[in-house]
Amino acid sequence: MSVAVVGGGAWGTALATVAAREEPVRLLLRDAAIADAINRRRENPAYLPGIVLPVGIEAVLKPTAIGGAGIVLLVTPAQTLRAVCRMLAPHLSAGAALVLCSKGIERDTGLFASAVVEAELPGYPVAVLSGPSFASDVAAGLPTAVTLAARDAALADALARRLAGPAFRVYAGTDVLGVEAGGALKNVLAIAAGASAGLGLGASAQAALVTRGFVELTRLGEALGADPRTLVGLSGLGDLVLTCSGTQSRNFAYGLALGRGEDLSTLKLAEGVFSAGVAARLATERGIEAPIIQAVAGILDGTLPVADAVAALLARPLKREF
Ligand SMILES: NC(=O)C1=CN([C@@H]2O[C@H](COP(=O)(O)OP(=O)(O)OC[C@H]3O[C@@H](n4cnc5c(N)ncnc54)[C@H](O)[C@@H]3O)[C@@H](O)[C@H]2O)C=CC1
Ligand SMILES: O=C(CO)COP(=O)(O)O
Repeated sequence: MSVAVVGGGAWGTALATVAAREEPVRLLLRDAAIADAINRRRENPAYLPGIVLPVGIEAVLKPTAIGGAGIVLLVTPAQTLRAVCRMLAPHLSAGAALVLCSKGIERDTGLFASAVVEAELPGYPVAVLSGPSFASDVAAGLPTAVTLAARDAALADALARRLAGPAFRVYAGTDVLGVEAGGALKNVLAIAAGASAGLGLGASAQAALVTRGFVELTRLGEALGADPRTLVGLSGLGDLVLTCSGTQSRNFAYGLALGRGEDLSTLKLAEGVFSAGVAARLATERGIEAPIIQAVAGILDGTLPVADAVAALLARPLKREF
């Protein structure tokens, strides 16, 4: 089935690179200069400089151009997903499978991507793809494994087979919410890990923060309806480990700059910045203890100085670990 990708940033371009190995892929983006560079020079200089893209990727600027696709990957930032659905609505083929690849929670509604898309584009089969996968690694053909979940197991299997590549392993599943929760929450925790590094708190503090952060991810994920097994899988624990491991992660890099008190205005997209407040709100509404997520939200909304956040976490009463 033919594949189209919506969003010509780092991740959209990387996924198009994998999908284009089998048959040509259309990549819908907004910037004419980038489209031209992809089509003429086989490079996305803004988002994946230096990586040679396959000839099978055709960059297009008009949504009508993705009309015939049977599989459409949506790869724009989470907060833009609703507007992107509205823009695509008149152009999608009936029955096209929509694969949601962004990692975030819609701020105004507290909804994950599948709920946003199902509301805006009712009737289209939906799947989510998430897991430990830096765009530059995937585009360079380095080994990567991700999860693809759809409520319809047969659809998940078919999409996983179509989107997998020789070094891009796609595991199929049916826990849509679990995959989305892992992908969104790990970004918030990566900001905390980066801030810890930026403050120079040391490797032991970092390990403790990531581990206790994972407890929060599982508590909140389960309260939202995730299967606990999904949360210890690629899209939960796997992506948390990757994203908390260094500055190749934009969320970690954001936290690092925050901890160092550096300028944040020039940094790349860090989805955790947009998801932290709404994740904290979801935890509060469900009575879930999530002090690290709450601390990140407080730091980002300006109500909690970074140093006070660390002091508050350390001053929490001692208790049983489990
Ligand atoms: N970069 C990575 O390694 C990975 C990223 N992701 C997720 O994929 C999503 C996209 O991330 P990246 O591609 O890395 O971001 P990016 O910042 O590299 O690119 C974002 C793309 O979305 C486009 N865009 C922004 N607003 C738009 C709008 N309103 N309508 C249409 N297009 C719009 C931009 O023009 C750009 O092409 C994020 O949710 C991210 O968490 C997931 C896995 C890996
Ligand atoms: O989701 C990612 C890797 O799986 C990318 O992480 P960053 O957005 O933090 O760079």
